Amino acid sequence: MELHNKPIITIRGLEKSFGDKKVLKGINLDIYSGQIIGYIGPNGAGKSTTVKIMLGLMGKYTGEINIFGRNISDGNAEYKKKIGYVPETADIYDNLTGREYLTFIGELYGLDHDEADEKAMRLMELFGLKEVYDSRISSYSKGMRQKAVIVSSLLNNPDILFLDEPLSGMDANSVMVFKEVLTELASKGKTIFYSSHIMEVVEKISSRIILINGGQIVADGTFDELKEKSMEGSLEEIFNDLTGFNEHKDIAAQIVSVVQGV
Ligand SMILES: Nc1ncnc2c1ncn2[C@@H]1O[C@H](COP(=O)(O)OP(=O)(O)OP(=O)(O)O)[C@@H](O)[C@H]1O
Repeated sequence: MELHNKPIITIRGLEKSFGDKKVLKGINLDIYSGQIIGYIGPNGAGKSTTVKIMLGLMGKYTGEINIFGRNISDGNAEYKKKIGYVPETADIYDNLTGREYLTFIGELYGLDHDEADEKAMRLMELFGLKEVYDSRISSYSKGMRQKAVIVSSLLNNPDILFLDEPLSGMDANSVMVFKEVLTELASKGKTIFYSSHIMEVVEKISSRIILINGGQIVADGTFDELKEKSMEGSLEEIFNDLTGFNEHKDIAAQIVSVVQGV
């Protein structure tokens, strides 16, 4: 759903190299408010690199990126106040309690302490973590940590949310809640940039799916449009088809044979 005519993110001719290796080979994208973008691709395709560049975490690229109508390389980091980020593996401050960590992040975003504390506490409670709000993060399970990171990314009521494999370790009930949260946020005009390898979830929640392979966009459309293009039924099959992969049985057989030493 496009709530505004002007894109909230535009990417033009984005290229990025590490040494001699070109990992992004000309990405062009217009992303609109209210879209849930499923950004998918094989390992090493360039997904995290794209996201890190948009977040201003990685420089030395060519091309142009505008977020909220401003070129992100203009030296003004104001746009970061209106974005949230859930990284694939978050270093979260183990020795802090949930309350300390989340109020700290809230304050970094410009909330005052009590406002951050109140919001964090309510969100933690809704994610089932009220009891551990004052416990050290080092005692949290993997899924509990992930939920705390998700809470931290939502404290500033972001207009754009970048999520890199956000569901890791989360149980089925929590996943159901979070998927619903994303759909609700998108319906309120928030933009979600969702990168994951869990095809069932991407298929279900994305209003637009972008498949990147070898640093280039090889498909961009709704799930139904991609289905039509590749003549396959599930997103997993479309993914295999559009990335030219049909050897899973053969590779699996070879792995088993190596394991068995035959
Ligand atoms: N800091 C770096 N230095 C050198 N090469 C890098 C660096 N970061 C990424 N790369 C390379 O860039 C390519 C794209 O990596 P990227 O992390 O963007 O892939 P990805 O699509 O997110 O993969 P995955 O699904 O495994 O997370 C890979 O070949 C990777 O080795």
